[in-house]
Amino acid sequence: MKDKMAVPLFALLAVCVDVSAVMFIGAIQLSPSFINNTFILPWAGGLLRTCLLLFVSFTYPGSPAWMRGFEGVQTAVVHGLVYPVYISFLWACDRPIVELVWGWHTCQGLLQGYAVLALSLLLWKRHVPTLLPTAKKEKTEQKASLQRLLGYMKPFSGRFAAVFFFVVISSLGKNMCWVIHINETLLFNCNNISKYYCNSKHAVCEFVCDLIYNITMSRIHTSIQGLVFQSVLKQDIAFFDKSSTGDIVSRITTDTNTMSESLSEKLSLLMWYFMRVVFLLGSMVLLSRTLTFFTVLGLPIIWIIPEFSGQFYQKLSKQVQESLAKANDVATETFSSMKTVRSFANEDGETERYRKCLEDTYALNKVEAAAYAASTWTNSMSSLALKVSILYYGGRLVTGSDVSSGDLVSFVLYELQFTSAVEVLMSYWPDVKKAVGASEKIFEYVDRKPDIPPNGSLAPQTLKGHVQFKKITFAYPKRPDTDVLKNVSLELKPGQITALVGPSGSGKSTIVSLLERFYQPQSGKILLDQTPLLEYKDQYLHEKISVVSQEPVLFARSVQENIKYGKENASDEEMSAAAKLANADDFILNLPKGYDTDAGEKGGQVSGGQKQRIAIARALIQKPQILVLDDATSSLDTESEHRVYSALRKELKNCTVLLITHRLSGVENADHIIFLREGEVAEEGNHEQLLAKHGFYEEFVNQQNTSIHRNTGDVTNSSQ
Ligand SMILES: Nc1ncnc2c1ncn2[C@@H]1O[C@H](COP(=O)(O)OP(=O)(O)OP(=O)(O)O)[C@@H](O)[C@H]1O
Repeated sequence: MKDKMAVPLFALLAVCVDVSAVMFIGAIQLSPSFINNTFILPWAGGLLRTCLLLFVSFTYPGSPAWMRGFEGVQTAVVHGLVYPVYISFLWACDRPIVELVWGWHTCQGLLQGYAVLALSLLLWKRHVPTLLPTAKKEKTEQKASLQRLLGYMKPFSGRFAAVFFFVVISSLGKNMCWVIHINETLLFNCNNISKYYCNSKHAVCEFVCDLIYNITMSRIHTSIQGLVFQSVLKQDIAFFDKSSTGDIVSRITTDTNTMSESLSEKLSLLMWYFMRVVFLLGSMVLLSRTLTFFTVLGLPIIWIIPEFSGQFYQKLSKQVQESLAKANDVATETFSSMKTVRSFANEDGETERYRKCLEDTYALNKVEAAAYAASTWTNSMSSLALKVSILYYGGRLVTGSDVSSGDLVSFVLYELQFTSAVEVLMSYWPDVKKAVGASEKIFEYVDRKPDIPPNGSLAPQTLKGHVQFKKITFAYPKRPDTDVLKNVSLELKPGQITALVGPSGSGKSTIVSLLERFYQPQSGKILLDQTPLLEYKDQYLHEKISVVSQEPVLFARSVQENIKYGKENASDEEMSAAAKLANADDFILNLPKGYDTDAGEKGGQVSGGQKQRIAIARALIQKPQILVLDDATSSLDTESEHRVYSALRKELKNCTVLLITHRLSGVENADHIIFLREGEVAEEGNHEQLLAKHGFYEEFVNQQNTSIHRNTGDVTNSSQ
């Protein structure tokens, strides 16, 4: 009951306080010698009413919650200031205000004020919530993106101040030239030479201004592009599993280009036209306040349409960008797998896939074009309506002798310039919104926090390279329900070669990914020299652990640059020593330009086996403490493989070597063998111990031997 009465009691209290305040102000106004300025009392009274209502709302315990928030402040402001604003508005239009100035605190005035407040509250509650929920989140996002964009401009605030200075000077000068020209035209005294002289001075200012502006904007563009690139590189490996290359490339190139194009070209024009609008407005005010006021009143009508179309464009621009990224993705994938495409003669299939993506973009572009045409048409129609109503209203003012016919003609000429400048502003506004839309997508990457634990701080001088996996369970982020490793415990000892074998898909490479800290296990611990792997510095870890993967990727650079990748300061002697260890030196020297031969994109200009040997040399030049060879010799012939392993055995005596292979030749001589099956350690020991168990390993050895015999049999048969 008490709660039910709280709100009516609050309303009663608020009304009592308000009525007392109004009566108090009324009494002051009626005392003859007090203040006789027309505006001071209405404004002071309005502010007092606002403050009192706010005071009651925030201090009375039963006031509704909304009255203590932003909505309450708005209500108090409307309630208190509706009269002073209305009185000032009438005064600006040269309308009689005496009655209102003396009558606003009467009973009738008070009731009118409450009616306006109730009506505005009703409209606010009725319409705004339907507009807000969808728009609110987007609006805050847009605002945040805009603030971010402005943040990138901040370091160049000096340059922007210079640009602003030139814009003001040039626009002011231009406006003056134009006013002189209009007057001369009206007086039939047009002097083209003076007009040319007048304008040429400002053209210099314009040139300097555009130069500074464009140089600064391209600087900002490159820095944003660099930032996005850097942010992408910092992401976790799971991010790259999820995002396609085309999408990433598209954000770095297309999206930043769209954004900077809109910002540099269109924003600069907006600036110029905005200044023009300001100066023209000044000239119009000097001619007739009433007509200017009337013109400004009509502006929201021509503002609303571009505002809505701008929001529409922003959404559309995001969709266009996404669809372009898809098309990019198809193109990147096709070109990077050109040999596979050609060997399956699937050029037409890929073309069709690309065409479909482009068609989606085209469909969106069509909507964009239609929206653009519609908004341009509505813009010009609404500004035409404004011009016609000004002429009509101006005509009435001339009839009533409020404005002279000469002033009306000049005003109309100014107004024509003014509305066309406003029209240009409106037509470029969607482009700026488009830039904000594009920037939102860019900032999604910049803001993405990589899902990796913070970098550790350990970087000890010496590292033994003793690795322990303790009860590791792991599922890939993309397939969180499938455990790839289940309670795996294993040990890699320094100075030993540990071989990891098992059927395809049993989780061997996953163990390497965890060792490289690409992913984090869901449970269990990985220790390096008895210390959790997470405590080591990322760079240190990758210097100490070298991995040669199943499909090593070479860069489209020389063989030399590929071997020295990640250790650019290595000497040529170190490079050739690493190449000799990898049994690569001989074939490299036989290449057309030796170590300077280009390896081609993804190593496409060398054979599979050569690629693997270059990759092994690249790993060895780092002088790693832990070397992982993940099926790294699968493309080598048995002789070359044997040579590589013997060299490694001789040279890497203290190193921890993890060997993942499907070939028996590499496994037999390993110090320790771990057999992995369906994500679990099934057996471990050395070759002899495991054979004695007659288990999975023996089966693996038998399979290998059978396949060797089958192969030799095939060869013998074919030679017969
Ligand atoms: N990035 C990934 N996202 C989701 N699942 C993955 C990912 N990489 C591998 N897998 C899955 O994890 C399982 C183990 O893969 P892994 O590459 O470790 O096997 P492997 O033993 O090295 O196989 P192979 O001998 O064929 O190289 C497989 O079922 C594979 O499909």
